[in-house]
Amino acid sequence: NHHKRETRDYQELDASHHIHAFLDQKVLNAEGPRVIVKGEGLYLWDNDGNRYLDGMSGLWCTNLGYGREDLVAAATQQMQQLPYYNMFFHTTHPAVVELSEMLFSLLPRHYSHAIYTNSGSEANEVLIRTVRRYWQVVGQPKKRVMIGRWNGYHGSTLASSAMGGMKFMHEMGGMLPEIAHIDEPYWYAHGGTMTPEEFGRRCALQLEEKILELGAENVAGFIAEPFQGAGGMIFPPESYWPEIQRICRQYHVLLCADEVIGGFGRTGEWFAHQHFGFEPDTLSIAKGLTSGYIPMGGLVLSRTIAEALVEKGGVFAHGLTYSGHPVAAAVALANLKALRDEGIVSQVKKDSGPYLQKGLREIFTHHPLIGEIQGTGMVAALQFAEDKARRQRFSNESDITWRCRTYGFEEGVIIRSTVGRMIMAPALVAKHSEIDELLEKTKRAVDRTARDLGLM
Ligand SMILES: Cc1ncc(COP(=O)(O)O)c(CNc2cccc(C(=O)O)c2)c1O
Repeated sequence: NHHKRETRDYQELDASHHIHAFLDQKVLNAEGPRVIVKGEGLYLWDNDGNRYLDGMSGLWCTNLGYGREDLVAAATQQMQQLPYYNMFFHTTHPAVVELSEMLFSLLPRHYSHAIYTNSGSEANEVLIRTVRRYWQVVGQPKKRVMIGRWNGYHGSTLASSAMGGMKFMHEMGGMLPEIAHIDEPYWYAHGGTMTPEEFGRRCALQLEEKILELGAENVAGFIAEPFQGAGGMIFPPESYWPEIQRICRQYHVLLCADEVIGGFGRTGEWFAHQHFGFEPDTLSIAKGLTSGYIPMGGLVLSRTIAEALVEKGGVFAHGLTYSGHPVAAAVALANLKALRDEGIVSQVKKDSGPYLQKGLREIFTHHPLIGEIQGTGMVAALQFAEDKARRQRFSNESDITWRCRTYGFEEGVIIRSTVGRMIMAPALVAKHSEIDELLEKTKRAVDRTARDLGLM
């Protein structure tokens, strides 16, 4: 289809003009990036004809997989009719209205309005400005502080990275006042001698301590991923979310769930907070909203917040050129229609999710390298351990998981490495045969890593 150039050619031009994300550019330039040229279903091809099973849905986002003609048709038709218009001049357009109707038909009744953005980071930037505005409007203007968690991830713009808990990102000129953090509920690493139950409650109680330390009258909201994604695909203990919700309600702190990864079927529920059984006041969304075919994000507001902003808020001093972009909205509508009408979310809950989770546990529960398996639906993590009995992690765990990821590519599968954990999040449309292939190739990569370490 498109004009093919030599891989080396692409790599040299890329190195001359393009700063990549979250990597050491000099290291990348030495080895040269893989040039990904085509996607179909769960598969990707690089410029040299190598095929990979994409066990990560791109970056947790291609929930419908690659090559969906319905999404292409929706984008083409909208682009031909109205490729762009805005929400600034007392105007709207059918695409964003239809999307909103569909989106709120899938959300719990408790939510009523959305602010649309181009990314998850922007959704979380808008979140801070919106919740502060809400507290002004309802007469508590001092409530401004946002509390996040260490090792949480909320994006890479200034305030979203400050609310996130990645210290190496904060070093890049990225911390702000009126943002605080509590510990992450990562039992395997930080639970010590506590049971998960006890540890979950202790982590949640840190929120109460932090609110009391800051003064509840100063705290606007608590932002958290229902399960941490970029931080390592970490599920909190069961005791965590009920306690967090109690605390937020008791101190009138808005509970802001970041559903950028968890949203749109990843856990087998439409939204991850439904899997964990709590009810946030706001939801940040992106990724699975359009299956990554076109950038779009948003901030979903509870009826209470929306009504205050509409009825008493006056001019809402926020707006982005591409908010509710018609082509993005048209693709999102087609995406949500497919997820709903093809029964994909319930399929993940009833069939493909359990199939993946069962397969992982059969293969890795007794594997010498794997200390813990977490996940549900179409998302999972394998925790590497140096000494399983003592829940001892490796000191150089990032290098080890990075090597496992490289073995994955060599075996023809893409899985994500984070600090000490291997993650997979395949497209929700994965068939049993593709899940079998994912499990088989992941096992090969993990076994090769274990042999390197003399554990097999
Ligand atoms: C929970 C969450 N919130 C916000 C964002 C930011 O969204 P945008 O990137 O669209 O601005 C994310 C993004 N998540 C993300 C982005 C890049 C890499 C990885 C990884 O796991 O390697 C994860 C995310 O996972």
